[in-house]
Amino acid sequence: MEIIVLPDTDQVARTAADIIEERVRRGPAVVGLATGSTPLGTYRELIRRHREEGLSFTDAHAFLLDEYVGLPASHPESYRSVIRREIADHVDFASDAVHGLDGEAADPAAEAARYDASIAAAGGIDVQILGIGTDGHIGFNEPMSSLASRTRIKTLTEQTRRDNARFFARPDDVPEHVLTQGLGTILEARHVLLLGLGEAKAGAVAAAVEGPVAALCPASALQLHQHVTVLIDAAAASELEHTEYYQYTYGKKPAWQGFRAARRR
Ligand SMILES: N[C@@H]1[C@@H](O)[C@H](O)[C@@H](COP(=O)(O)O)O[C@@H]1O
Repeated sequence: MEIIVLPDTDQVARTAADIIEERVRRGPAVVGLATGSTPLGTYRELIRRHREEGLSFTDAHAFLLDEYVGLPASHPESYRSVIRREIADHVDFASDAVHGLDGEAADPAAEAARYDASIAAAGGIDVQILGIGTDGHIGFNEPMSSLASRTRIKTLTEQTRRDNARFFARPDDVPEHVLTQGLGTILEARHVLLLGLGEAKAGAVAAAVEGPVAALCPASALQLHQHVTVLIDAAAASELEHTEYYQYTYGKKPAWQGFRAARRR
């Protein structure tokens, strides 16, 4: 794992965009897109580069990571709508090149199998963007998800439903079930970019990076992957202990290290 600590959210967004841009410019690319607030800066930066610097997605395909069960694609909070709104509508993907899961499929298991097959048919994912949940989930693989899981239906924990309630009119409107790429599916991407922003993610980032590989922290499965880049801001890095192994892109002794030492006393 390559762990890069950047001073702020803008630098995380720019560095993630650099990695995606490099792959997209190299030739037909398959990009894995995540929802949530964390990748929004990256998407804004990619849109800017598309408009101002000629970055084109015409030869690229995109696959979404997950979807709520029961929401039609047209619902503003379906992940297909979110991805259209936050990136796809603002760049030049071909009309059939952005793939998502159908949360209304009558047979969710068949839909999940279809999705895994369509990722494979596209040649697999070249660069997968991931955020991380406060409980260490990636995609919607909640704690205790099989580290070998494939795309499938899952039940959300109350914690995740609370975390995501801000996107819905009422907390009870957050669907209880989701379809998500499995941990095994995610591990097949050739390059995984895990993004973490803010202090609320510091515990999950530390467990994912420094904890044991355990279903209790699904993101820890990434330790088994051969090409993971973790891009985090200083706040999300604040609970990491083994700072000698990480790359800091700013000052010698960031302020939060003092904070961490003070808290230990
Ligand atoms: N399914 C998504 C995840 O893909 C995302 O990583 C997580 C964190 O979201 P945020 O980036 O808003 O903190 O939220 C949801 O649960």
